[in-house]
Amino acid sequence: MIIAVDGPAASGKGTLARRLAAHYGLAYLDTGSLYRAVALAVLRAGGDPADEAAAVAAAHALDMADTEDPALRGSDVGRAASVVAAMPAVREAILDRQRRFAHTPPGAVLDGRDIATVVCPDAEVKLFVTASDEVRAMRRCKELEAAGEAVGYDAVLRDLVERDARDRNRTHAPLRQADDAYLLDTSNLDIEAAFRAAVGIVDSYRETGGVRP
Ligand SMILES: Nc1ncnc2c1ncn2[C@@H]1O[C@H](COP(=O)(O)OP(=O)(O)OP(=O)(O)O)[C@@H](O)[C@H]1O
Ligand SMILES: Nc1ccn([C@@H]2O[C@H](COP(=O)(O)O)[C@@H](O)[C@H]2O)c(=O)n1
Repeated sequence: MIIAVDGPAASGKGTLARRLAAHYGLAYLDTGSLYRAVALAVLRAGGDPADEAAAVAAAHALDMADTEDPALRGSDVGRAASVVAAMPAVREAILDRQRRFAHTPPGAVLDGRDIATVVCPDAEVKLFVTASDEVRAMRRCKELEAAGEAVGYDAVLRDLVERDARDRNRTHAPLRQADDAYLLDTSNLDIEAAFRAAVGIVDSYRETGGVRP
């Protein structure tokens, strides 16, 4: 089984996707970490994330071990990731890797922006996870604070809105809800409630052989 989980920044899709993978015994891939790793490689080499040649070279040289670096979680890296992610040649360089991961038995849960629309349009279950801008900014603020990166709420909100706009408005593989994806708004759901709702949706898809609940 392949479960595609897409949504805007800090909507909680990674938290949900990781738990769904554990619950159903599937592998898990945070595809955002691939774009973050490409961006971090460019930044560490002293380059500009907008330099397409540098970003494409970093994408081709990407090693999965690079996606474990704690430095990936910084807000500067998130911003740079959305710049390199707008480049079709960067996306192309890491597309097959994501598809191979998804199609390795027994299947996988992948979270990102284009999983249901481009990477795995054949996924059995497609979730589009969202939450209001304000709720997402508050969650990200708390997360950054806990990691020792104190960024004010206003700056975090601005950053999320700007990153989402870049992700939604790019021409290649933009962030959008697939026509056959189920919308899960977690604005008023804590992590446990969001997980229970997602399990309900997945089980319903499986019981009905793919009919959207
Ligand atoms: N339903 C929820 N209620 C409260 N906090 C949540 C909820 N879901 C996730 N969080 C918290 O919000 C933060 C962002 O969640 P997460 O990293 O899963 O989002 P994401 O959509 O994967 O973000 P990104 O796309 O930027 O990687 C984390 O600190 C997480 O613990
Ligand atoms: N499937 C994906 C996943 C991510 N991106 C881009 O990477 C940025 C960082 O992703 P996070 O999930 O870690 O926040 C994100 O803003 C996107 O630009 C993508 O394009 N496609």
